[in-house]
Amino acid sequence: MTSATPAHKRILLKLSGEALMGDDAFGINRNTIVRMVGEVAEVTRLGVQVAVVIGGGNIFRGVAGGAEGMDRATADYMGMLATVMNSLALADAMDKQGVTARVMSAIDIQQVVEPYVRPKALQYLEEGKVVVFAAGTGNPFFTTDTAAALRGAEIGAELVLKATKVDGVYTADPMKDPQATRYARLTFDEAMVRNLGIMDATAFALCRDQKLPIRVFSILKPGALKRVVMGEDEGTLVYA
Ligand SMILES: Nc1ncnc2c1ncn2[C@@H]1O[C@H](COP(=O)(O)OP(=O)(O)OP(=O)(O)O)[C@@H](O)[C@H]1O
Ligand SMILES: O=c1ccn([C@@H]2O[C@H](COP(=O)(O)O)[C@@H](O)[C@H]2O)c(=O)[nH]1
Repeated sequence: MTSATPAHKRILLKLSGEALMGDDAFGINRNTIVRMVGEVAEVTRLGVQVAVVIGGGNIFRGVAGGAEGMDRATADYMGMLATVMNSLALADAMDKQGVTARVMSAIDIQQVVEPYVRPKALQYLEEGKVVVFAAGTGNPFFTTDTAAALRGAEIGAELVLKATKVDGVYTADPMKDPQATRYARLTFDEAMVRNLGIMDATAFALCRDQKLPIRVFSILKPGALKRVVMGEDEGTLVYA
């Protein structure tokens, strides 16, 4: 019997908030979160250290219709709080599946979750706990993709995994353009020059400067997360 070794020791997994809705119109679909957490649990059992950043698109986005007419910074703080809700739900679902998780928030809400303290996060990872980084970067005008790049660099992750609803980076948004084709790999500069909307330019630039590769793949595809962790060709690799 062969026992395959993961290709990565420590990863930063960016989970799409929007994907948490499943087929619902809003919020957190129970079956979906249980399934997603099952995939994360499988990877932790391989001995991979996993840190997670989750988006808030299933609840509130500062730039979405629901925020129209609002002060942008206030709306963004609401978006960050949405990611705290998702983080709590995620950690709870992990707990139910026997995975120990710790939520750390970039904004101070100590009655609810502990604050982000880098050495503490590193300690948790070494102990095999999953760390869920909540509230994005803690600053308005940013996104959780940028938070993923930032935290990924801070914790020395070998790879940022963007787990989203599409199975990679396309020449155009595949949800809008059926002619779009998927890249197997491309550089950060190519992604930025072509203005590919899969991630914001701040996240790309930070990863490029830190030489931190990103793999974009579909969280809706069963087993895809494990395949990425095992170093198999899945989704799109964006590299420096
Ligand atoms: N060039 C592209 N290639 C692939 N997807 C693209 C591209 N341009 C835009 N997209 C869109 O980007 C979306 C993913 O990015 P987005 O940040 O909006 O969502 P997310 O990260 O999955 O959600 P959330 O903000 O809730 O975490 C895809 O669902 C896809 O429709
Ligand atoms: O660093 C950050 C991260 C997020 N926000 C706000 O939260 C929402 C939800 O995050 P998504 O990345 O879109 O899922 C985002 O629209 C911002 O309003 C933020 O302000 N700063």
